[in-house]
Amino acid sequence: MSKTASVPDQDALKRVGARVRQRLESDPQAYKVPTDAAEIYAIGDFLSGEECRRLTHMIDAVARPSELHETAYVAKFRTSYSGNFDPHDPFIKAISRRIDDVLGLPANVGENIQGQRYLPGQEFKPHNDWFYTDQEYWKLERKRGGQRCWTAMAFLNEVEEGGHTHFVEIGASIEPKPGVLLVWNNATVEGVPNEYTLHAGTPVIRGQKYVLTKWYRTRKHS
Ligand SMILES: O=C(O)CCC(=O)C(=O)O
Ligand SMILES: [Fe+2]
Repeated sequence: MSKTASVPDQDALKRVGARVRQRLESDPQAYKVPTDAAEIYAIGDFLSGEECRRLTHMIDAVARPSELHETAYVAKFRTSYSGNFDPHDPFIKAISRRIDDVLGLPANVGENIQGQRYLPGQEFKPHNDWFYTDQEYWKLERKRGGQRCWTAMAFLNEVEEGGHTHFVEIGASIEPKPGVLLVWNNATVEGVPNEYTLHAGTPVIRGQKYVLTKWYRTRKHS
């Protein structure tokens, strides 16, 4: 992208990036994945075993084929079962606030937490979490919070084989470990959507994989 082209929400992406970076850099629990291409951090023991189990049961209760309640755009990449948790559930609210707190972001820029369950053979093909601002859907997303800045994702169970989170451009493959929260900045330090954040949920080979995801916007999300 040329320097003169206007990047929607660039200033906000830059500002939020700096704010969260500062927060994570002073968090002794946050381990930075060693790469210069993107800001990716893992936080171990973010959720207890009991919390993970409770969340997997909740996902079982709400999971449906992803395409039933997602845009065709996302459904093309994801074969797992997904479900929105009840955002008013006190347990979900508490988890959600704890994620906000790790990043140091206000609750009103966060999307609702989503749960995901992958059975053997299911995957999330390589994709970026940030929005392509030349696509039709951007007209709506621009008005309801704008570009996505950070992603938070928690692994909820042990997967027998497969189901890694693979940053394909960077060559970092993160093995699912229950209770670990993975967070990354979808933009560069300059506030431009970062192509190197391309990532996949690789196919589960044996067992099942449960995760939760929370995406953050640059502006108040509605
Ligand atoms: O399941 C994974 O490892 C990746 C999930 C993901 O990329 C997402 O929910 O945006
Ligand atoms: Fe993703």
